[in-house]
Amino acid sequence: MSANFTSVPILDWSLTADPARQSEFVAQLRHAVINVGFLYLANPSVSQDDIHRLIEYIPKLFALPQETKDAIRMANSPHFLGYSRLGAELTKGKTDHREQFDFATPHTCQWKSPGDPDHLRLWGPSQWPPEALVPGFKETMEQYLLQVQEMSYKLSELLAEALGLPKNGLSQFYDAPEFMQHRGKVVKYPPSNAAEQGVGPHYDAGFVTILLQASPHEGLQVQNLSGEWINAPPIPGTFVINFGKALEFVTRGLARATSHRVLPPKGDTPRYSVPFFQNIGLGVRLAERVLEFPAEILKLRDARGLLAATDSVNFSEFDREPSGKVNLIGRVKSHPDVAQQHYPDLFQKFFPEGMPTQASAY
Ligand SMILES: O=C(O)CCC(=O)C(=O)O
Ligand SMILES: [Fe+2]
Repeated sequence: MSANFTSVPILDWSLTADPARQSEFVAQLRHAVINVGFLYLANPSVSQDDIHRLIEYIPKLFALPQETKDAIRMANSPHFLGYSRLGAELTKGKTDHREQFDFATPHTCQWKSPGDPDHLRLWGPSQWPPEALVPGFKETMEQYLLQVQEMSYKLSELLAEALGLPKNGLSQFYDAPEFMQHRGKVVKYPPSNAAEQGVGPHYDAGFVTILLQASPHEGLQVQNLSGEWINAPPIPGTFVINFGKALEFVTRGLARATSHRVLPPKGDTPRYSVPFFQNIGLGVRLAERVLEFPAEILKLRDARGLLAATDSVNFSEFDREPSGKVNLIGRVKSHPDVAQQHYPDLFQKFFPEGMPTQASAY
């Protein structure tokens, strides 16, 4: 089986509901997580009606008056939740050509006073647009996030099985559900012939990302082991799943975090997407949790070969810092305006020259 995949495999989630066929799904998942790092999920458990309801809100959300969007700007929020204007975000030091709202599942911030670790401030309440202007949006988005969250936990169990661990082999990385928060973004990539990147090459941070491509535009690309960019066009009725640096770290490179990027759409309509990022517990130090894998699974990793260095270099701190701190550093580098407001020490550390026009870090 070649590690230099030229397309992204399609897995059928409905197999997981059939005890006789679940093992087929697990076998396909094993291949996808070790060799590709990306997959399409067909027949997901999230209601298609709810997905369509959400998709219909997206253009309305971005069409809100600029001052309404700015009123919930991310810079208001120590939790990095809220609205980011076009060009406000950096990846690898370059400006991304996208506009977005970061929302999250409901959560009460556990950071109480300056003695508490900074990274506990990473999670907290979302900022929502005024209900009267987008009636029903908050409920639709929360309902969507809840369903995707549920599917992500089930997927973690199947991943554990695919990697030869007990079913609950990855559950030690999550806190009790009432203390967890997961993030979902609504993203608009405006068409552009000039912009270099919709979002530049990067890895995701956590275990699992579940992406809804919410318009028919191409643009998402994933990097194979020989460095080629492979298209992952939208397939109606599917999600795109990929695995993040935290999962790669705790599985000692068995699971593959794959670098990906989005090219700005050509033509005259925007591309929309809704990525869901499943978090792990903020206080978990990955380096302290050693998982044991069966020899036959480790052989599959060896057959694939080492993960080549790619263009993305983020999240190297998992070898020492709690997961929340690693994520916080990533967020600070991507959103210096939020950092300057709420994390002045980290801002100073990563941007000693002041607010970047082009950031120096990834
Ligand atoms: O918009 C997309 O299709 C992918 C976005 C992405 O990779 C990210 O925000 O991490
Ligand atoms: Fe990503």
